[in-house]
Amino acid sequence: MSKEFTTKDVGEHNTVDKGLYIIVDNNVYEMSSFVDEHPGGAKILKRVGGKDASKQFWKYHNESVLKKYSERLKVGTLKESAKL
Ligand code: HEM
Repeated sequence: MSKEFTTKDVGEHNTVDKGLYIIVDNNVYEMSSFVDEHPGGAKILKRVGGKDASKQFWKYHNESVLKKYSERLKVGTLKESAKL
């Protein structure tokens, strides 16, 4: 079952130790298990921990990346009210 997060929940997960959440579009990904294997590097991912990284994501990747990694990394979606 998919969990729903507020932007506050996501913001509190901004380090690998606490869980490194990022938002891409309406979805929340937990990146801590992936930072060390990210082809774009760990540093860039750590910088966007806890934040909406949609703009950066779409600059460097396409839909196929999400298709490949969603099952492993996606932990839920943003709550409707959190998007306002
Ligand atoms: C769900 C989150 C993400 C996943 C699964 C992911 C995965 C990947 C993968 C597989 C690549 C290799 C290139 C490709 O296959 O397209 C890549 C490259 C890259 N990623 Fe990510 N990434 C994520 C988020 C991000 C974010 C948020 C940023 C920036 C803040 C970022 C920056 C980069 C950069 C700079 C590259 C290298 C592009 C290049 O060499 O041309 N990634 N990423």
